[in-house]
Amino acid sequence: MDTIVAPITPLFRSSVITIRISGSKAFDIKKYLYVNGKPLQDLKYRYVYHGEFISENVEDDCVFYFFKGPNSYTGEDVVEISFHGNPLIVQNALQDIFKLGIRLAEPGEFTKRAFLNGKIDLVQAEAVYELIESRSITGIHASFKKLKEGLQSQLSIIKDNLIDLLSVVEAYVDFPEEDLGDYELQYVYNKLDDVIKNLQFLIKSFEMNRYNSEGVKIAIVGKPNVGKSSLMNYLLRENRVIVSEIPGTTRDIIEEEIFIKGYPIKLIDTAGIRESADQLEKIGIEFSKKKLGEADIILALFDLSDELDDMDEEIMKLVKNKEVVIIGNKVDKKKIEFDCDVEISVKTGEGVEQLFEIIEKRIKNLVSLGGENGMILNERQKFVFEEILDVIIGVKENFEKRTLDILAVDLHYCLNKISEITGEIYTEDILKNIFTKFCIGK
Ligand SMILES: Nc1nc2c(c(=O)[nH]1)N(C=O)[C@@H](CNc1ccc(C(=O)N[C@@H](CCC(=O)O)C(=O)O)cc1)CN2
Ligand SMILES: Nc1nc2c(ncn2[C@@H]2O[C@H](COP(=O)(O)OP(=O)(O)OP(=O)(O)O)[C@@H](O)[C@H]2O)c(=O)[nH]1
Ligand SMILES: [Mg+2]
Repeated sequence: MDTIVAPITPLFRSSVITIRISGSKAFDIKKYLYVNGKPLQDLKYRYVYHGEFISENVEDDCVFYFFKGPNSYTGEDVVEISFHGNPLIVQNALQDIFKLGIRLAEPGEFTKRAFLNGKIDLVQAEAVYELIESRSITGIHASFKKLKEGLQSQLSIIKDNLIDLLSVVEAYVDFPEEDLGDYELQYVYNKLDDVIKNLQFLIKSFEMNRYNSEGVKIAIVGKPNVGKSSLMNYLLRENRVIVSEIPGTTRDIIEEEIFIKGYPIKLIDTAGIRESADQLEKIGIEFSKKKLGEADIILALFDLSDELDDMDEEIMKLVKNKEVVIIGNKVDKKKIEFDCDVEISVKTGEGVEQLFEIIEKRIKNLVSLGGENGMILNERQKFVFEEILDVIIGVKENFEKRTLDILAVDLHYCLNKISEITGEIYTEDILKNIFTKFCIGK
């Protein structure tokens, strides 16, 4: 395996720039290192030296330290050297380091080696990347947890269940004259249900990625003229959207980003939903229904100053079974009694603080789904879990129809897939996909 080198801090004019060398030739760098004007002798590992780097093209005052493999980040011999933060110094030092037969590292190559040398598994390698890329502190906490613990505990629950199932199925395959009794059948079904639930829970945590990066999608829906755009403006604290007493004012979808109590939110105002002859308005209404389907949280508005009608009922039906806050607006002109989560008046501000609190609670509910357990899956992991889930659902559906030796094959397939997540089983393609996203030096 080649010995590799790369800056592990940005190569900008800055206070300090650090490089890392990893591999069997790493300690050859001693040739360029001096302490108290003398060549470095009796090298101590994990000990910080202050000395000089003197090569053909540069000399600099440096700090450096050595890790003896396998006790290093990569598992190989590692040296780190910090130079004064001028890219020219480091570029020239690198040129001289190349002369020792050491080459520039590819993006992610250090972490890839840490994986290949068994220092970390694939989930942890990905956690390193996610830790650097996270855009929110929840994301950072979760990535760190993943770096320290991996997904082992989650995976072993699923794995143990699959192995259990397999033992039942394989016992039957070995003794086909014995029938699977009701008891065994029930046992298998329960186990399958457990696995399905676990998988669904894990896959759901992937949504957290979106909550952290794009924000939680909150759509405001309701009949025309109930005050959707007024509420949008109120929440945005600016007159972003046109408000008028004419029903059908908003015909387009309007999206804005805000923070509610520190959470990134994508707030969506929609066209009022009603039966309309107007072609343009119809398109707007179709969009509203679509947005309603995509939203994480729905704010459904109803007008307390007017009798409810069929359209209101229709909207109730559309939002039923969704994460919805039922809001009675225009309480300042209240005419009807209506069972809702909160009564507000966008005009006077009455009840709006209470609405904020409800929204905050709902967001917390969503976000804590993954956050508290610290298991936010990334796209690759989600994808593998979805494949497993598909197979398991198939297994369940086909259990009575299929021969057990085929079920055994399916279960083995799932167990193999799980090994793909941690990297017990991997292909070059999987590694390439993961590590080329990394920055150089990581
Ligand atoms: N200067 C520097 N800072 C850094 C890193 C680094 O590589 N270099 N890291 C890189 O991302 C992170 C820290 N992660 C690290 C993980 C393992 C080892 C390491 O040497 N592990 C050995 C020894 C363990 C020990 O003795 O405590 C090992 O696991 O055997 C070092 C850093 C963040 N900060
Ligand atoms: N009295 C009172 N009037 C309100 C309140 N909220 C909004 N309105 C008025 O209701 C009318 C409709 O408000 P909009 O915000 O445009 O309603 P909308 O739901 O966006 O309507 P469309 O875009 O047509 O679907 C405007 O004249 C607002 O000033 C409220 O709390 N009390
Ligand atoms: Mg509107």
